[in-house]
Amino acid sequence: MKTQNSGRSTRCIYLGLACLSLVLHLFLAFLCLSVLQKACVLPTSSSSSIPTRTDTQHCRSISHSSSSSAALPSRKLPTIPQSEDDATEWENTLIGAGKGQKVNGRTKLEELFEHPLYNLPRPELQDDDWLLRVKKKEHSGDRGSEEEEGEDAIDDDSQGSSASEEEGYDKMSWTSAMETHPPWLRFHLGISRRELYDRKDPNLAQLTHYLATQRVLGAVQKEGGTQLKLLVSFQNHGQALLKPMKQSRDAETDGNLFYFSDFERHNAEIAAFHLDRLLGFNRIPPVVGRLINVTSEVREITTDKKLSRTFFTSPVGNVCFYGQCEYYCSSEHPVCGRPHQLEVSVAAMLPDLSLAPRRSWRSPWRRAYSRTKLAAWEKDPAYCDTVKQRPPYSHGTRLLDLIDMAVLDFLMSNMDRHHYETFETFGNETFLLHLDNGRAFGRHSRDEPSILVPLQQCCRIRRSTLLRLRLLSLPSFRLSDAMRESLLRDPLAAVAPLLSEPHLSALDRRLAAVLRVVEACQGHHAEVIHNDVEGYDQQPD
Ligand SMILES: Nc1ncnc2c1ncn2[C@@H]1O[C@H](COP(=O)(O)OP(=O)(O)OP(=O)(O)O)[C@@H](O)[C@H]1O
Ligand SMILES: [Mn+2]
Repeated sequence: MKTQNSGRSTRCIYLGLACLSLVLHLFLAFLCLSVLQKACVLPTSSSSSIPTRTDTQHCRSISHSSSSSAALPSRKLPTIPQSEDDATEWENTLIGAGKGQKVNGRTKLEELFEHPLYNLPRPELQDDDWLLRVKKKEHSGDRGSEEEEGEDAIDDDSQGSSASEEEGYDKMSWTSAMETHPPWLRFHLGISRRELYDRKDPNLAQLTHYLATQRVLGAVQKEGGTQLKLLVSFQNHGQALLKPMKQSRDAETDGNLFYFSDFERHNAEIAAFHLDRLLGFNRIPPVVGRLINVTSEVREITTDKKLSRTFFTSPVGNVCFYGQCEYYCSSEHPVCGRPHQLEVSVAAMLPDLSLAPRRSWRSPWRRAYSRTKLAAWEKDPAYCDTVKQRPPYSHGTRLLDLIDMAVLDFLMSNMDRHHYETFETFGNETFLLHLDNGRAFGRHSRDEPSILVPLQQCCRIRRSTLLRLRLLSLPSFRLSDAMRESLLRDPLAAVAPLLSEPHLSALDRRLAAVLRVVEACQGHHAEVIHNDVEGYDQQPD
C-alpha cells in the first residue's frame, strides 16, 4: 500500500515537471517570434504603419538568407532621376562626362572653355535682343505688389509690341520663373539676336538630358526636306527632330556618289552640334544621340498612316520602315532596328514659326546640284566682289557670318549648305542658323577645298573666329582632342565613338588648311581680319 502511494506521487511530480517544461517552451517560442517580428516592423515616421513593398521584401530576404548558407551579395540598382536637379548628375554618370584626362583638376575641354577667347566681354543684351519676350499675367495695376512672381506667358506677338504690352513686360520676372518651365521652353526663352544658346547656361545639360530620356508620346514624319526624318513629341508639349541611323559610323561615302546623292548621317548631326559649340558659334540647336525602340516608340504610337504603311519585318527578323520622301524612302533603303533598337539623333526644335518666323536665304555660294553645270562662283574668281555689293552682304556682319559657316562646313566637309536661315524679328543684324548638317562627316580621307571658297574669294574673317581657330590648332587645345572629349558626353558614345579617329584627325588637317588660306589672303590683301574683339590683343598661347 505504502509503495503504491509513493509510486503515484512520483508520477505526479514527473507530470507536473513535464507541464512546467511545456509552458516554459511555449513561452520561449512566443518570445522568439515576437523578437523576429519586431525586426520587420518599420520605424514609422508618418501616421501609416503599413510596411512598404520594399520593406516586406527586406524581411523576406532576411528570412531567406538566414535559411540559406550562401546569401547573394546585395546589388545597387541604378535610380531614375526624380527631378531636374538630379538630371545633370544622372547624365554625368550615364554618359561619363569628365571622361577626359584632367590637368590641374580640369579636363582639356574645360580648360578650353575657360580660356579668355571663349569668355570675351560682350555688350549686355537689350530687351529687343531676345527672340521671345516674357510677360507677366498681372495687369499693370498689380505692378509692385508682393505677388509679382506670377506665371509668365510668352509674348506671341512676334510683329512687335504695343505700348500697353510693353508695360506688362518685366525683365526681372523671367529668371525667377524659369525653374518652372520645361527645358525646351527655357531653351526657346534663351535665344537671342547673338546666339542660339549661352554655352554656360545650365539648362543646356538639362535640355540634352530631356531629349535623351523623355518618353516618346507621338511620332510623325516631318514634312520639308528630302530625306526621312521624324517629328516626335514628349510630355509638356516638347518636340524634337529625329534622324535615324542609315549607315555604320565608319562607312565612307562612296566616291562615285555626288554630294547631292549622299545619305544623311545621324552622327553627323550630333558631331556638328559639338563642333559648332567648340568653335564658339552656338548656332546649331542642341542635338543628342539616343537609342529608340522602333516598335514601341514609333510603330505602335504613330498616327501617321503613310509612315505606318512602310513598316515591315526583314528576313533576319529586324523591324524596319522607310517612310515617304524624295530620297532613299523605299524598301531598298530601309531604316532597321536590331531587332527593335535603333540609333537616332534627336535635335531640339526651334520655336514654332507662328511664334518666331524665320527667313530662308539662298547661299550665294550654293552648289549647282547638277552633274554637269557649274555655279557662278565656280567660274568667276572675283565672285565675292559682286556679292559684297548686294544687300544684305553689302553692310553689317552677314558676309563674316557666311565665312564662319564656310569654315564650319569645310572642317566637317559639308557640301550641302544650299540655304541658311535667320530669325525674321532680328532683321539683318543677327546670327545665321546652321541647320541640317546630316551630310557632313561623309569622307575623312579627303578634303573639299571648294567649301572654303567664300573665305578664299572674299579674304575676310572675324578676328574672334581666327583666334579661336589658332588656339584649336595648338597641341594643348587640339581640335581633335576637344571634339573627342566633347563627343564622349553624348549617350551614344557608350555604343561606339560618335566620330572615328580618321574623322577626328581630318579635323586637325582641315583646320591647318583654313589657317593657310588666311595666311595666303594676308599675303595679297589688306584688311583680311575684321576686328570684332577691340582691345583684345593677346595672341593665344
Ligand atoms: N531643329 C529644328 N527646329 C525646327 N525646324 C528645323 C530644325 N531643323 C531643321 N528644321 C527645318 O526643317 C527643314 C528640313 O530639315 P533638314 O534641312 O534637316 O532636312 P533635309 O531633309 O536634310 O533637307 P534638305 O533635303 O533640304 O537638305 C529645314 O529646312 C528647317 O527649316
Ligand atoms: Mn539635308
